[in-house]
Amino acid sequence: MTVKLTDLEISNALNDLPDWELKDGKLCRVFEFDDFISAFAFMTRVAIRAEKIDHHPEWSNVYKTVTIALTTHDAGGLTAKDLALAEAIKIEFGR
Ligand SMILES: C[C@H](O)[C@H](O)[C@H]1CNC2=NC(N)=NC(=O)C2=N1
Repeated sequence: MTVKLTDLEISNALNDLPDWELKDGKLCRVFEFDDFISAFAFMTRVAIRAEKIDHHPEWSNVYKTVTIALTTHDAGGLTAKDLALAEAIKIEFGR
């Protein structure tokens, strides 16, 4: 069972995720790419990582923009799994 992070744990985690913001209790970030194919390639890489850790993003893609919101549906809030996925996404984006 996945335990929700405390407010303190979330604010500590945000120090390591400077490009992310908390919106409606979700960890959110907008990614801009040069073109659609780069955006879609990024989504493919993130999808493979998401499957590996069995944790999946809420996301949308419009042309060369990918918008991601992370939350743990089973827990009704942020958990360590969201932080793990955010770290994996950082690696795939390059920062
Ligand atoms: C059975 C499976 O592990 C769960 O349904 C997982 C899959 N991926 C998930 N992803 C996210 N973001 N939240 C979840 O609660 C979740 N649950």
